Amino acid sequence: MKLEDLGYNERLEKFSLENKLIDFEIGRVISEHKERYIVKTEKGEFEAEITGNLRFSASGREDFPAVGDWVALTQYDDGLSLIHKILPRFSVISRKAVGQHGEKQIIAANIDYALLVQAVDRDFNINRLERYLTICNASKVSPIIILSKIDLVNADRVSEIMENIKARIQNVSIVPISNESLDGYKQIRATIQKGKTYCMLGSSGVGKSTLFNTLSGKSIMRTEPISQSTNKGRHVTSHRELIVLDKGGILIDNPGMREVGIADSPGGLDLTFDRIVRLSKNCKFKDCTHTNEIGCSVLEAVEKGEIDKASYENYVKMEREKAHYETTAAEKRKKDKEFGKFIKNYKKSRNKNKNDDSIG
Ligand SMILES: Nc1nc2c(ncn2[C@@H]2O[C@H](COP(=O)(O)OP(=O)(O)OP(=O)(O)O)[C@@H](O)[C@H]2O)c(=O)[nH]1
Ligand SMILES: [Zn+2]
Repeated sequence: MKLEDLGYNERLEKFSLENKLIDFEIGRVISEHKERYIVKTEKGEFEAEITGNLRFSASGREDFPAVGDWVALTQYDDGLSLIHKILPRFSVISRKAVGQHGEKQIIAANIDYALLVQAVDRDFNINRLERYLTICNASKVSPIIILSKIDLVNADRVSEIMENIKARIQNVSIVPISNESLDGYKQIRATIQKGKTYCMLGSSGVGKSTLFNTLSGKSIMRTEPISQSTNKGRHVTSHRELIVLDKGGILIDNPGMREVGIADSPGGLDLTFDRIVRLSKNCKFKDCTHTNEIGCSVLEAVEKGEIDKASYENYVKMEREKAHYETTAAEKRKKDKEFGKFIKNYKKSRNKNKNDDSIG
């Protein structure tokens, strides 16, 4: 296996040369579990941890490796490797971390396309689709909508759903598939390009694992043990989250996301709801919230039926969430800063006391 097969390119090679990473092994993180990483290199798969240095210089979760990252590592005889550096990411998919205020969590790095998987059964929900789309648009990742489980409904229902999506979401391709009958697989295989990295986003149970396994042609992929022994002699079983398909596309599986929070996603909402954003330029008030103002162009368009009401409501809801996230993130930064100042002052006064003592 060559690094190029995993998506390595000239930009990364240039960076490696410029930063004298030539003495390190370069690899791609294919899975992560509790700060243990499986890294795939030209020599095989290695279990790795990060160096203390990388840990202490990290200012947040974003500074830790994520699935899809390119890293520089050193290998040791006892089977464990150390990650020294994360190469610059060209895209990052993140979401608001569950349960933590204002923290961002990286779902995957260096992704070209996201397959937004939604089942056409009872769970189908365009609001959720717009949510994933917003995450893509904020992450510089191109979306492709995959409608799964089409074997569970009739063809008319599939057409209806496709029309409903198109009324709200333009310029995104939609591929209807069934993991049972394998309808649509030809189209999806044709969609996946060599050297590009794809990840799957979608709620639990929509069929991501089944799609992943069927595309990879191996049914036991996810539960296959990766490393039989570690330096501590423990058995490690890990999910394999990145695979290279026959035609050369790279596919990353992601854990189901029950809650898709809108992390600070600059431009994400604006791109997803570009029609609403364009209209809002004509609102009477600059700070219009498009909820009850007089002279609001957005509300007028909704009333006239020019904008889908459900889509509008979803937009307002996500804008509110984003504002809330931004406030909590700003508060967190302020607190961190104050704490930093406190420590600095504490050290200063301690040093001063020490010096005073030695003088006295
Ligand atoms: N009828 C039908 N069932 C499917 C299809 N795809 C998946 N399933 C079934 O749906 C269930 C969930 O599928 P998974 O592939 O595990 O779903 P997932 O998205 O990976 O779920 P998480 O791992 O929880 O994120 C399984 O019982 C599958 O057999 C499909 O196209 N048609
Ligand atoms: Zn308005």
